[in-house]
Amino acid sequence: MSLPILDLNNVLAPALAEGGLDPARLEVGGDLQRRFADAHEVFERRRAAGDLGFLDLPFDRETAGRVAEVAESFGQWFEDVVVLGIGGSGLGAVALREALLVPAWNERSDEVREYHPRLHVVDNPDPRTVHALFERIDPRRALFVVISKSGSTAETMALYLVARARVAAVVEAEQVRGHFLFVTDPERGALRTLAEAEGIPTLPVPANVGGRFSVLSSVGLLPAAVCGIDIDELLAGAAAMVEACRGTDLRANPAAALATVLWAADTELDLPIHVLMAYADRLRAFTLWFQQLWAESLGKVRGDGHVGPTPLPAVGATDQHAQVQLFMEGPRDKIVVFLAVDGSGVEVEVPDLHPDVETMAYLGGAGLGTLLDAERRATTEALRLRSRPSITLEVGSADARSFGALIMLFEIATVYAGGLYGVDPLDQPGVELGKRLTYALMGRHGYEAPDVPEVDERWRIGGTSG
Ligand SMILES: O=P(O)(O)OC[C@H]1O[C@H](O)[C@H](O)[C@@H](O)[C@@H]1O
Repeated sequence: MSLPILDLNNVLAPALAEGGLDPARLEVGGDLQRRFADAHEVFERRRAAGDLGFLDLPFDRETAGRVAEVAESFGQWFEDVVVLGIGGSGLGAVALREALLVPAWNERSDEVREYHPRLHVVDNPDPRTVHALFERIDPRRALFVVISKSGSTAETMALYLVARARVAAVVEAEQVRGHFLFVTDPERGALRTLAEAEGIPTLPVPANVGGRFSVLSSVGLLPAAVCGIDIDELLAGAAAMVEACRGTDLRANPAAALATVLWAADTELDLPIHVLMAYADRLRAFTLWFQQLWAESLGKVRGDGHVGPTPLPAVGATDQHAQVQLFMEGPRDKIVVFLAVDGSGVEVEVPDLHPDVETMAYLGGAGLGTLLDAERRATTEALRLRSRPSITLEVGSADARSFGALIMLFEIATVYAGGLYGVDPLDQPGVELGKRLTYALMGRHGYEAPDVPEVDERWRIGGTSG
């Protein structure tokens, strides 16, 4: 099978006239290769300690089989499947649905096929969204898949309680549990306890797989399989990428090359903003999945300092008319990773209706896909001409297999990057304080209300009119 190709030319000298990395540094014996070897050692140590459970997921046939069974039987009894989960427990399902099922993100992406149930993913406890969802679906014909590794996340617990009451209001008491499936830690957490007490079916998130690395566990596989995505293909692509990312030779290990170049871009070239720009609407949600992965894994305290790149999602050609001006002429603090997709499976020809109108004639007879790809190449070249570096990841057709490979590439690169930055890419201590303060504001037992400074009304500006 063909795996994504990582093209580094536009971050290296001489393609980049100014500020490019010397390619010799990436070769065997080069300093970046040696630097990566240390990160690789950390990675291997953690793998041996059993911390990197996500690497085993593509080979876990038992879980894939169980997921397929649940999706094909139980899952198909319903008209609507509603995933309730946030962060790593929601972003992956959306990325899979958008990439592999729905051609355009801004279509009504919850209306998919005739046979499979519609898949909705609700992450935010926004009352408008939740209200609108329950206006559209019939809880008697809906399955709620509650996904939470910890089994305690406030947003997800609140959404579960709402869904539970909505179901209980319209079905017999003994049928309520048949409308729920929990995806959670195999041993711990409130959802696990509840499932055991009430006989609610569950699927596990392995204990050594953290939320943002869990898309290839039941967390992403179940929603994907329910709506007809080929999870075997997805896992086969991911497995091939695990095999491809071994060893310390940057030219033979794409995740290593990606992580090392992005780390060097940040720490040496002063390019701390890492733009992921997908030239396909259907990869927009993937860029948001990447954003969580990169931000939560690498934005950390190290010693007495703070490190971490800022991931910035973008979509071409849309963002050529929004963000590219900034990328071209704004501060030199960005490196762009382009996702190039081979759209050959689907092409729409532009008809030659006005051969005399100069602004339209050249488009006649071309394909929209050809135009989109020309725009990507032109943007890459425009950046290069201004000595603004970029990387291109050619992801092929972005079918289930290559998408699985892409997911695994970024997951492995993230752990490598953790080693390069000298931080633990698997934790997220910085989100805890906000959670505790939310509990306090919501009156959770044992949490004290925060001591908020008095508000000075003079600095609350605006708000009245006339
Ligand atoms: O799966 P859960 O335990 O509900 O966690 C959901 C999310 O919330 C946390 O705040 C973490 O920052 C995320 O990494 C995680 O994915």
